[in-house]
Amino acid sequence: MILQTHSLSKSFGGLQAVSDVSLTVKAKSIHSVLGPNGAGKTTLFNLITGAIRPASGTVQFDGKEITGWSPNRLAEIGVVRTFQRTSIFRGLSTLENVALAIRSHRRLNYKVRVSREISESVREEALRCLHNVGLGNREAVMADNLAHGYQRALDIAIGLALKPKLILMDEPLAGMSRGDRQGIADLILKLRDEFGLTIVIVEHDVGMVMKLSDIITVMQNGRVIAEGPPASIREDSNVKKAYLHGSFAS
Ligand SMILES: Nc1ncnc2c1ncn2[C@@H]1O[C@H](COP(=O)(O)OP(=O)(O)OP(=O)(O)O)[C@@H](O)[C@H]1O
Repeated sequence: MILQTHSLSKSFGGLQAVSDVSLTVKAKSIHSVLGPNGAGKTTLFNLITGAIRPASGTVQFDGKEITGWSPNRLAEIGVVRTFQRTSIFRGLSTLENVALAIRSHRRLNYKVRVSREISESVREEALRCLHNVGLGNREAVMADNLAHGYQRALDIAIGLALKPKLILMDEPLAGMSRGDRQGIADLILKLRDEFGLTIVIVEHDVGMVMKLSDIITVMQNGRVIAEGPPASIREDSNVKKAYLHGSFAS
């Protein structure tokens, strides 16, 4: 088990956003969290990645307690989060974007300055990251000029620059065309199969989640209502009820 949460809970005012959630993620797996709007998925991600502190419960990574750790500290031990809204610098090329992440990872620059000087070793590593996400021939393209699907791939390349073991992806397929969604889904599979990464995904595209995931956790009203491989989730009576209520986005 690479990631575990134990009885995580968080409420906002009187609203129990995440309630007693214990999640166990196997190394080198794709583990998705599904659920209707307001189910608590983003709050769960925020609790795991230290954006907010749980009222109770703990988070463990690789046997180490990481509850409430900052994003920088998490990145140091290999836990990286990518965001639905891409966190790229639009006025820089794809290569410059990845180079910035590599330099910050190498701690050459505590304060990340937007500089165009890139050493040969950073450049080589950045090119490798770009190649790994299918942007190998787009090193000089300004991020702004990349098609939407490629921007999401660049976001993942920036995550890879931090040499993660675990990537948490916030709606990686959101707002994309069908073709782009398939491209990113293939990339996520490659991260697991070729690079041995563990990927935890919050995603609304149920069809793609069913195809991609090793394990799916379904949440509703802050609680886990079902967990298992896609085939069993598809047949789960609680999940079917959630579908019947029309609360899942398709
Ligand atoms: N900072 C906050 N302050 C108050 N309420 C919040 C806050 N963040 C989340 N909530 C509430 O907690 C509940 C869970 O929200 P959360 O965003 O985690 O759900 P979600 O499953 O990610 O939903 P979506 O699929 O719409 O993104 C919702 O009712 C939401 O309104």
